[in-house]
Amino acid sequence: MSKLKEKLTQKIQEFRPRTTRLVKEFGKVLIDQVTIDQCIGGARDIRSLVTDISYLDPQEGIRFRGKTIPETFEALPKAAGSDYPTVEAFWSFLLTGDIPTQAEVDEVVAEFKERGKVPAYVFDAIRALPKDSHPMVMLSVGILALQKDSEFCKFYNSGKFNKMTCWEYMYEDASNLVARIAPIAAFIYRYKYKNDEQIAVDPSLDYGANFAHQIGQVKPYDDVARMYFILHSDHESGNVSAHTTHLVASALSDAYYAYSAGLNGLAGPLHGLANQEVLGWIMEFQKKLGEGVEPTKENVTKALWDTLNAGQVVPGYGHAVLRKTDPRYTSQREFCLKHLPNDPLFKLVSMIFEVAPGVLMEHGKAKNPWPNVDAQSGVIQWYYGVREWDFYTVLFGVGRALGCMANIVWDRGLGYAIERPKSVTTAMLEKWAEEGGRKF
Ligand SMILES: CC(=O)SCCNC(=O)CCNC(=O)[C@H](O)C(C)(C)COP(=O)(O)OP(=O)(O)OC[C@H]1O[C@@H](n2cnc3c(N)ncnc32)[C@H](O)[C@@H]1OP(=O)(O)O
Ligand SMILES: O=C([O-])CC(=O)C(=O)O
Repeated sequence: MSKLKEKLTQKIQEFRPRTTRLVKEFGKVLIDQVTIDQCIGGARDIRSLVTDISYLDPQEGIRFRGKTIPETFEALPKAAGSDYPTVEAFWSFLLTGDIPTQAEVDEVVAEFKERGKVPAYVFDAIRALPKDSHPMVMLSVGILALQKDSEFCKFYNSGKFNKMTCWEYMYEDASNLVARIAPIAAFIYRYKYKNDEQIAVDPSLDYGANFAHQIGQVKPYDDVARMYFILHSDHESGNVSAHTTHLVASALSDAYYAYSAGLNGLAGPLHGLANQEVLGWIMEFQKKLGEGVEPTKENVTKALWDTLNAGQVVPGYGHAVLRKTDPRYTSQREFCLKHLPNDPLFKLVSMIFEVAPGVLMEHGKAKNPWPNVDAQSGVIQWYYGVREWDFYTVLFGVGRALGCMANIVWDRGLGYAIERPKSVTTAMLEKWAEEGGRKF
């Protein structure tokens, strides 16, 4: 057994009594109430999910295993010659909550090289799709195709299924999925945009560097990949992609079924696809502005109002939980200030950052007028030559796999139940509204 799995076994065993005690001794303690607008309005803010992988504070933003983004980057062992940690170090951290030693990281790096070998049938399945399919369709199909080799599914069908040990098989699938999703994404990139000229894995490289290599990028894109995958990994478990993955896995569907479904949610324009939408919005804006006309605060403001007046959302702004600028936006902005301060697209995105919050506040609808992660991520990709912006959500999907997979390993480890909230009818809501609330 690998050291990581050994450690995880110990962590899960130690953790279980906490969950058991909460349910047995404190199961009926009230922690929230549900109002009619929450019921109709997307269950916003209802505290009804549990995860210890990350927590999102509305003001402060995300903490991974208790650490802010800067603290996470600071604490983890870095890739050789890099300012950023390896994805493998981060995976170990997300799973266990412990900062791994360099030796522990090296073991995961070596393990991922084995796990990361993608079976040919995955590529066949992707190639069978029309080439103009969205790359998120390709990614979702590629992940789903892996299902036939699911260890968890085999264990379920073995007749020896056991709720206490099934997490171990989920862990195998989750690790394989994480190791394989980046090479699958790289394959899609080369297949769709680079004439299907594939680049073989370089066994000397870590996860992020190998992804950079396989899509045909050179340094410092290895750091871009590491940073990007880590930043996009997890955002507690109520967001659409994480929640979908958790929900599907709660039916004891394996990691491949669950994450393929999660990716389909990530592909929505109000969620992960917003980073593609941001680039699309900017390109449309520049086209309308015309050749040689400089973006100014005035013409950016006008374009934002045009979008709002047309009944559309400003992509990359607003959030269901956050009420301040997303620290993932800030982290990427800091990267841009260091590596591409004079890039015209970065300057334009910065100008949008200056005016959009004011416009959204004046518009008066969005509860959060500040930028989210998606407002900034495309600029970096564009700068390094990854200009096919319909691919950006695939990059998000590779990163999000880390959080979603860590979550479902723990879901099974702690024996979480099949998810099944209760529905009510509109007539019931009307009755309870008149009565001043549901009588218990
Ligand atoms: C990785 C991520 O998923 S981050 C989010 C990525 N998505 C985007 O950037 C898309 C643009 N943003 C949005 O659509 C929203 O802010 C969401 C989906 C992120 C959050 O949705 P909600 O929690 O419902 O936001 P909120 O409570 O502020 O919505 C209230 C109203 O403001 C509107 N609003 C919210 N954000 C925006 C925005 N960026 N532009 C215009 N209107 C907005 C909503 O559409 C809603 O309008 P309605 O009452 O007519 O339906
Ligand atoms: O938290 C959310 O609802 C959306 C988001 O930013 C993410 O999933 O990364």
